[in-house]
Amino acid sequence: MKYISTRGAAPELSFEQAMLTGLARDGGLYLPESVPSLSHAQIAAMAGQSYEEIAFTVMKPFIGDTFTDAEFKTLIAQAYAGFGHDARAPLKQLAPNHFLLELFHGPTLAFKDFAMQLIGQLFQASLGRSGERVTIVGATSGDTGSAAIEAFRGLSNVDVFILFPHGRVSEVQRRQMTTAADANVHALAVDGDFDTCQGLLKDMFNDFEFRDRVRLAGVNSINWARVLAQVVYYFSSAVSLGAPHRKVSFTVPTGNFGDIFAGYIARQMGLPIEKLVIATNQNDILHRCLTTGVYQTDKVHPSISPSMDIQVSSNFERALFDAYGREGAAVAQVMDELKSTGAFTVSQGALQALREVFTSGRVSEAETSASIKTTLAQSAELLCPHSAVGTAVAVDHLGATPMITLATAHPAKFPDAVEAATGIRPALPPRMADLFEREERVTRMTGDLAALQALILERTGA
Ligand SMILES: N[C@@H](CCOP(=O)(O)O)C(=O)O
Repeated sequence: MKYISTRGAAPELSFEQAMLTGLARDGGLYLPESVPSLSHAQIAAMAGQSYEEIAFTVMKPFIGDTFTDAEFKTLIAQAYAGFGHDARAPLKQLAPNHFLLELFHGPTLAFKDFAMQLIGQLFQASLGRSGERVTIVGATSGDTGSAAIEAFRGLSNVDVFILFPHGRVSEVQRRQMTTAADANVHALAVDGDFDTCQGLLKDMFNDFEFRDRVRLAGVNSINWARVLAQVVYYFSSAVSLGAPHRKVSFTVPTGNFGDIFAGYIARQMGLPIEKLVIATNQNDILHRCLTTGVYQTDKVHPSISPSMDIQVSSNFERALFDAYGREGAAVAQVMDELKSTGAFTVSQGALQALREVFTSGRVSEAETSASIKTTLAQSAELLCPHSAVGTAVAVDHLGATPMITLATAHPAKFPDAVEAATGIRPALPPRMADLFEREERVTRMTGDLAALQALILERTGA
């Protein structure tokens, strides 16, 4: 299995190389050259299987000979052993034909753990045999950073630098990132928003001298392995509702488009997904684009669902690549236009292709709070604000096909928003009960690229 760039001008890589690389050298994102499909019988056989068994079947065709079957099974088992729920991703019913996929039972209480815990294992296995050392830099609006720190803390061949927007993540999210005592963890609070952090990260990848010197690796969803690991829970949940004999739809609270793009891959692999519904908060670039055909960046508006406070939605580029008939040059052209003007218009053909799979909705701050309150009253489920955005949008798209809304984080990560909506302050699980007593360690940075690179060079000794 070879991996190709969405911009068509970077070397083809193996799975292992793509995983350790992150962003392609032409600025694009890696994707498999073709998506393998699973047969009806293979999907049907998943009924009743463990999450780990399904994970092996779904991911194996993508990893080639990077790991033997036995190694890969062991790595999967180790990745999910620390989850707080035996089902890993349990499905709850909210209402007739509406289900909630709880993705917050991992160590940092967000869906990011599903991929990050696995790629932590894959990186260790790969670097262990090559003896190489890498510098991971990640940009986060709150959840990716803590999940990455948890997955890579304490490893001797990895340094982890996490850039988060100063003052724009919840206090729990911040403390999850700043209280890791391990010497290889560096939490950096950047003046700006998530797009500032993600822009700095991409600039570092595009500075080849720096990139090669520190052996830069990315664990944001620009990394294909992140997306791949998230494909699994689309299968596990759909199968438990009767797939492949029955269609399902998904609603996904979306910021960087990685999670919903994983659903798109599941659909390409043969999972009978009718619609993928993009749910956005007031940072609604994806909803505006699907509705009008214009992808137009705007200022990031801070919200009570901060993990989705994103305007430049990286993985949308992967969907565009397919929508433009896998023409890397066409994608490169619209991405150049985005960089120079802050906007581009999706061609009619590409827009039609996107609309065949995706639909969308946008939720205001007041509607998000109302959704937390109503879901608690009607279904006894306490949602985080991101999951509440998903649920509110899903309600407008319910029909004959069962709808699964992804619950992306635990409500205790956003206690202020949840308490304001319901009067209930959700408690952290006992293993995190001392989070507010732990000492914080953080470096404040401006959005200056040179200063950031100098800090990384100094701390890694590269
Ligand atoms: N919502 C994310 C933003 C980064 O997204 P990623 O999926 O590309 O890592 C966060 O919480 O950090």
